[in-house]
Amino acid sequence: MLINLKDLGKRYNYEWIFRNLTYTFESGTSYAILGHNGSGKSTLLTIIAGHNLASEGKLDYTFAGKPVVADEVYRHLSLTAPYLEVVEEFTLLEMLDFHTRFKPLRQNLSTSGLIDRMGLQRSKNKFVKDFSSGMKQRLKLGLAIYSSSSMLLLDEPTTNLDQEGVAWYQEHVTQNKEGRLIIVGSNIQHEYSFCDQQLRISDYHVLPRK
Ligand SMILES: Nc1ncnc2c1ncn2[C@@H]1O[C@H](COP(=O)(O)OP(=O)(O)OP(=O)(O)O)[C@@H](O)[C@H]1O
Repeated sequence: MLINLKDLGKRYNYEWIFRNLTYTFESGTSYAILGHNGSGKSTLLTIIAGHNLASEGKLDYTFAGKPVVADEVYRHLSLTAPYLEVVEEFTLLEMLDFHTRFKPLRQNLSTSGLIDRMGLQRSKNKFVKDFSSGMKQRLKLGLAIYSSSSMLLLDEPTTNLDQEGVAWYQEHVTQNKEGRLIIVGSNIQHEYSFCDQQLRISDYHVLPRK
């Protein structure tokens, strides 16, 4: 996957969040989008994911040398973000069966294989609504990291994780990054320490007129 941003800008009402963003993201590289709270990291990730529209500029996707239209980008990506919810009414096994009907897992991993990798063997028949917040985050990350996708977008990936959970995240994301395009929206070093490139969204803020 190759993503070309040309003079991209986003505003909400009259407020420009960023402007003049020209950048290229490519497979085989991991990127960190950095910036303080409210700087526009999630906004940029949602635009890249095709969930949100830019206000100006161009965004082009290319996969295996062919252009991909924005409506089809979802087929190539997996995403986790604090605002995305898992289905609380399902048990863990039901959640994985449901998810894999739409998105198969990487490298022919079985659902029970994924449960093992998430360390949730003892909870496979537990309802997701009864998971702790850290368990839910591990589930969201496990689904994103282990879904078959060339692009992995991770917004604040270690929210609700304890030290062991953070180590688990680092281990599994690095084991599954080869050949993929990974973009992490973060301001916490341990979430993006494996990334090769850093994009500071505040470099694209518009200075108020004097
Ligand atoms: N739907 C919306 N309507 C209006 N303003 C919005 C909307 N979504 C985000 N914003 C504004 O855009 C700016 C950037 O928000 P965004 O969530 O992208 O920042 P962030 O860098 O991800 O922040 P955080 O680190 O706190 O998650 C903020 O000023 C926010 O209030």
